[in-house]
Amino acid sequence: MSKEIIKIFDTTLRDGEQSPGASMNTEEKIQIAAQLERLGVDIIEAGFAAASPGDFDAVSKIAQRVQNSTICSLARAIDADIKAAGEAIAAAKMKRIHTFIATSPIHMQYKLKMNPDEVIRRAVRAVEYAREFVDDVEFSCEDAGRSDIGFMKEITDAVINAGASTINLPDTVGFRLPNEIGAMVKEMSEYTKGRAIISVHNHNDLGLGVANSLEAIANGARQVECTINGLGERAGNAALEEIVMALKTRHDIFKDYDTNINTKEIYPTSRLIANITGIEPQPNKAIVGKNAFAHESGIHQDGVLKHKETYEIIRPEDIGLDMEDTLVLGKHSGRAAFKDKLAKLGFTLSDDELNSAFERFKELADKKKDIYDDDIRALITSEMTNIEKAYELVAMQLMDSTGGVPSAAVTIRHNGEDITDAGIGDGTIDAVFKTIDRITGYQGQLIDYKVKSVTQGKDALANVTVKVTFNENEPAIIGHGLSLDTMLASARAYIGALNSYLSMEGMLKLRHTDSTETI
Ligand SMILES: CC(=O)SCCNC(=O)CCNC(=O)[C@H](O)C(C)(C)COP(=O)(O)OP(=O)(O)OC[C@H]1O[C@@H](n2cnc3c(N)ncnc32)[C@H](O)[C@@H]1OP(=O)(O)O
Ligand SMILES: CC(C)C(=O)C(=O)O
Ligand SMILES: [Mg+2]
Repeated sequence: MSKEIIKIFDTTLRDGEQSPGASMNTEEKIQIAAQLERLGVDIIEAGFAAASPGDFDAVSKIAQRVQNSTICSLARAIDADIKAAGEAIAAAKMKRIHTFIATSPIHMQYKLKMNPDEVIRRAVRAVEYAREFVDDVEFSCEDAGRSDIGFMKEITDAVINAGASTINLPDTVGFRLPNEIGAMVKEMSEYTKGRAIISVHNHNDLGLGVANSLEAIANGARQVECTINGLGERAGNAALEEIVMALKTRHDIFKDYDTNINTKEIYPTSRLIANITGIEPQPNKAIVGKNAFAHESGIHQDGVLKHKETYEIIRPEDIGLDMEDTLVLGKHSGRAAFKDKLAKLGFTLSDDELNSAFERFKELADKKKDIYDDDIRALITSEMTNIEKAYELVAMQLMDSTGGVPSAAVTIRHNGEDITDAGIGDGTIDAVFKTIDRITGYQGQLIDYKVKSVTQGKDALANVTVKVTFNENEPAIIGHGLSLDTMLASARAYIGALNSYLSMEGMLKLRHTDSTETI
C-alpha cells in the first residue's frame, strides 16, 4: 500500500527569523532556501513580505530562484499585506499565500479588539482577496490552542467556502499537551474531511512542540509546520529534523506515512543555519547537537564497539553526518576542488562570488593548515553578509596596555578612496567600532556581540557575529566576520553589518521613489 505523504512546511525563514538575534540578509536567505529545496521541503515560508522592504525583496528573489518547493509568504488579514505577499511570490513556479487571524477569545478581545463576527468577516475577505493572486491559500486560526473549537469550525467553514485549501491550527503559545492537540486535530480533521488539509504549527514553550506535532499526525494532520534547529519566536517551533527522524525511526508506529525529505541533507542544513544565524543548537540537542552521536562512558563505548545499535537508534549517515569530511582542502587545492566542495555543502555562487570566496580561501589556507567543512561554511557565510561592499576594511592597527587608553587606527576603502582615521574607546573593540563610525559617518549602536571558535585548535578561526542598529527606527542588522584574529573578525563583522544596512537602505529609498512617482 502506498504511504500518505505528510507535507513538511518549513518556516525557518519566517518564524525562525523571529528568534531574537536570528535575522538574515537577502543573500543568506536565498542560500537557505536553496538548501531547503535540496532537503526536499514541500513548502518554504520565505518571509512576511509586508513586514519590510528587505523581507519583500528576499521573498521575491527566493520565488524567482526555487523550482521544486512551493514558495509561501505570510500575510495578516489585511489587503495591503496580501497584496505584498501576492506580488512578492508572483514569479514562483508553485506559490501559496498564508493568511491568518487570531481566533482565541484573549487575542480577539485584547489584541485585535474585534468581535468574532468581525474576525470571520476579515478572514473571508483575506482568503477571497488572496485567491485573486494564487490558487493555493492557507488560513491559520492564530492561537488555535486556546480557541473555542465551535468557533474554529465556523470560521473554517467560511474560509473554505472562500477558497482556502489548508487550515492551520497553531498552538501559538505552546500551551497544549499531546493528548489535547490530538483531540483537537481529530475533531477538526473529521469535520473538514475531503474539504481541506489540516496542518499544525506547534511552539515549544513547554518543550512539547515535536511531541504535539507527532500526535497531530497520528490524528489526521497532513501538514506540519516546523523549523530547522527548532528556531522560532520565544522557545522556538517544533524542530523539522526531530519530527522527520521520529517518523522515520519509528516507522513501526508511523508505517502509513512518509515525507519527501532527503534525510541526508538534515545535518548540512542544520550547519548552514547555525553558521548564518550564529545560533548554535545546544550540544545535547536531539539529531543535530554536537553530542547527539557522541558516546562518553565506558560501558556505552564498549557496547557501540561490539554492536552500534546497542546505543544508537539513528545511523549518523542517515542525517548526512558521515558526509562531513574531517579534513578537506588545503593550500594546494584548486578552484575545481573548491567549487566541488561548495556544491557538496549546498552553496550556489555566481562566478564573481566564487572568485572572491576562492581568494579568501587561499588567504586562509596560507595561514591555517587544516581546513574543515565548518571553516568553509563560515568563510562563505561571512562573504555573503558583505553584499554591496560599500565599505571595505584595508588595514587596522591597535594599541592597548594595562592602565593605558585603548586606541585603533583604521583604513577603510570607500568609492575607490582609502580613508584613515584613529580613535580611542573603552576597550580595543569599542575603539575599532568608534573609529569605523568616524570614518563612515554612521553611528552604530552595538546590541549584541558574539565570538565563536569555528573548529578546534590554536589556529581555529574566530567567527564574530554582531548585531547593530544604525537608525533607532529600523531593525537591528546582523554582521559576520571571520579571521584567525578576533579583532580583525570583529571589524569585518561591524563593516559587514553596515554594508548590509546600506543595501537595505538603498532598497528603502528605491521603494519610496517608486511610490512617489506613482502618486
Ligand atoms: C504569531 C505570529 O508569529 S504572527 C507573525 C509575527 N511576525 C511579525 O510581526 C513580522 C514583523 N512585524 C512587523 O514588521 C510589523 O508588526 C508589521 C509591519 C507587520 C505591522 O506593523 P504596524 O502596522 O506598525 O503594527 P503593529 O506591529 O504595531 O501592530 C500590529 C497591528 O496588526 C493587527 N493585527 C495583528 N494580527 C492581525 C491579523 N492577523 N490580521 C489583521 N490585523 C492584525 C494588530 O491588532 C495591530 O493593529 P492596531 O495597530 O490597529 O492595534
Ligand atoms: C502566523 C502563525 C502561523 C504563527 O506563527 C503562530 O500562530 O505561531
Ligand atoms: Mg509561530
